[in-house]
Amino acid sequence: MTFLAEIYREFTFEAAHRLPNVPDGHKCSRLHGHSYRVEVHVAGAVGDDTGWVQDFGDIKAAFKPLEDQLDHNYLNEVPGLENPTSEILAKWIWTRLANALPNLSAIQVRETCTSGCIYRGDSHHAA
Ligand SMILES: Nc1nc2c(c(=O)[nH]1)N=C([C@H](O)[C@H](O)COP(=O)(O)OP(=O)(O)OP(=O)(O)O)CN2
Repeated sequence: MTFLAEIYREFTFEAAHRLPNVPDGHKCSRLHGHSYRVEVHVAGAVGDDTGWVQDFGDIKAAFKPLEDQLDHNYLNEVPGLENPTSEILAKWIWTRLANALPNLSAIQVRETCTSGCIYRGDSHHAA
């Protein structure tokens, strides 16, 4: 019997950034780095024959070009990431994966062990 599920694949990358629009004296205006953790979520029906929503390998392949742009780079120099908050990074990733992963359901970006952002697309409004 068909059922629905949401799968995810986690990626990690190291990168430096600074936040250019924070108030004077804010610690995040200074250059610093993070071990970023990104979860890419895809939701849909579990195929009767495959037993999966989508191959995790498809998510890995779709994310690879983005990982190449982000890993060990200065995010502020990446086009579209001039103000690289978690929120803007999550949307940046979503925009670049949406064509390859039509059932994309969420991007989670963790900047630290305790801080991050979940973006589910512009049609999904936070309460
Ligand atoms: N909404 C957002 N707030 C902040 C972001 C962000 O991307 N979106 N980013 C930062 C900084 O990059 C900061 O490095 C991470 O935030 P913070 O949780 O304050 O990190 P710390 O580990 O330094 O936290 P402490 O518990 O104070 O040590 C800031 N805000």
